Amino acid sequence: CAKKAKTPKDSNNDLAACRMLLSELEAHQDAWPFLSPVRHKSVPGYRKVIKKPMDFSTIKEKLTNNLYLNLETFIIDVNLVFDNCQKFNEDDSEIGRAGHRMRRFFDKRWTELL
Ligand SMILES: Cc1ncccc1N[C@@H](C)c1cnc2ccsc2c1
Repeated sequence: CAKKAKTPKDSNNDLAACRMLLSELEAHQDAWPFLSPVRHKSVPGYRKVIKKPMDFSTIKEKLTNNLYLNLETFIIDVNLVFDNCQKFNEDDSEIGRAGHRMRRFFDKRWTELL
């Protein structure tokens, strides 16, 4: 079917949804490993293994600088946070479990927006 044209209103709605979703992620009790960039100097191997680091503060910065075209591009970056977490951390670890809980929470919230 023909793609719906994006109006400025749609973009503003997407932006408001991104801001709301991000503030909920930041407020989550399991957000602590993801609030700021992983300091690769204090996490051996991180820079080698994780090609595209991402964290909630960087997403907030990008949102503020209008670098997300729409909800989809925002969701891609949020999923990058969780994919990096799964790649580097054992599922059965503090950070690994936090990542799985945060991903489950996020998937539930954004699908409720559809
Ligand atoms: C998301 C992630 N993946 C792999 C390694 C680190 C991190 N998070 C950082 C903030 C971090 C960095 N250092 C520590 C020390 C104990 S928990 C924790 C969390």
